[in-house]
Amino acid sequence: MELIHRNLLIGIHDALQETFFEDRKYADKVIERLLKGHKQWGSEDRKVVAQTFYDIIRWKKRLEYYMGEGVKPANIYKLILTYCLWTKTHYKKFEEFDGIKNAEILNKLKKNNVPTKAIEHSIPDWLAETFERELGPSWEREMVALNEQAPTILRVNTLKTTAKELVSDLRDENVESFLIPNYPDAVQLEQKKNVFLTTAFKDGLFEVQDASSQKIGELLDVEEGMRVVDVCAGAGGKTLHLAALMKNKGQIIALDIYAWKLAELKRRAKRAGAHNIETRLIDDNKVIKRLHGTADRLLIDSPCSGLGVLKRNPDSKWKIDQEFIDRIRKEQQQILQDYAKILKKGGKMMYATCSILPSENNEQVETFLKNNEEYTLIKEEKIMPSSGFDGFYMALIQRKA
Ligand SMILES: C[S@@+](CC[C@H](N)C(=O)[O-])C[C@H]1O[C@@H](n2cnc3c(N)ncnc32)[C@H](O)[C@@H]1O
Repeated sequence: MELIHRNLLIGIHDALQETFFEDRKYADKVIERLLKGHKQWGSEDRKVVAQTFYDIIRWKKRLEYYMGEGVKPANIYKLILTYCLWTKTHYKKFEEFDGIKNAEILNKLKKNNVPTKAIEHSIPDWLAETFERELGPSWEREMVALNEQAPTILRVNTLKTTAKELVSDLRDENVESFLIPNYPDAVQLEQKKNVFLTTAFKDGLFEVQDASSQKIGELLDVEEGMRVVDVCAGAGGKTLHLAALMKNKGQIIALDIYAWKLAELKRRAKRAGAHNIETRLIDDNKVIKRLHGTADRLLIDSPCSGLGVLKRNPDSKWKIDQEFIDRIRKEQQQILQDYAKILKKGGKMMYATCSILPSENNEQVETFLKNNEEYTLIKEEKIMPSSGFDGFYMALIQRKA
């Protein structure tokens, strides 16, 4: 790769500054805004900016070791230079790099070893301990996978087209893609591309959704005409999949605690031609109580640490801490307890997370089942990042008839 234009360097610098040092600034939104604000950059420039930005976020701790200090607002250019030296990225002698002592960085790089596993895999010390405690020796294999770039995977909207037709339509728009065996609705891009600009996207022929995440809708075993409740619907990635699996028949009630997410869900549903979705904001206890005993199927796509999707959101490992994980675990158990009552007798529910920690996954389900004898586990599936797709957990549970 080459970093030879000063305006790209400055863009990367400013985006890193926002992501690392400003509250509630998330990498995906920061880069989206940066690229939108620089329409004059060509596709190669955009690739360099996005890849360098994400790589530096991913490898922050390791780069800090090589540069001999923690990153601060005042030394972000040193971090970028260290990245260029480490990855042998060709760069120009920008004035922003003046005064930075290359020799010390190069010396450390030459030694080709780092003192700890946390530095090697570029994660906080507490997270290395948590991974090792919860996953055992295989944590390193998963961490290697989590430090790779995620592929772009689409879910074909079967309300409007088929996977084969989508591949052909995308080819007409110069986007090469292919089908993924065993994932009937998934289409993978050959190369990263801004697919949101395609006519196929504007026509609602697909959504971007990882293959693992597509398993959730599939496993929930919905049928046309059912009443399905999606309690943590967010902006509706999985709700839209359920609507397609139900062929727009029956009813889906999509709930969340944030109105802006449900508003986005409605926009997406319109584009997808999904007509059987009703959104409801959870703004007091009654919203849930009114639904008790009414659902044939219930999806609990629970809030979680997101540690299974670090490939996509590498900044989250710098934004969360052990306290956050402890708090989210309590919420997960509460959500399971409170929302399971929505299910009819004989109905089925799915508890899912995009975490790979047993304490957010099977251990939560075990605690729930121990305290609620009316419910039984039908099956569970763990998808680990080393499989190539995102890390996800899903458990299908039935309320006894
Ligand atoms: C993993 S995300 C859901 C992603 C979404 N299902 C999708 O496929 O795009 C979890 C969601 O749970 C919501 N949430 C957090 N706490 C909640 C609660 N107590 N009740 C309902 N939803 C909650 C969050 O706002 C977030 O949108």
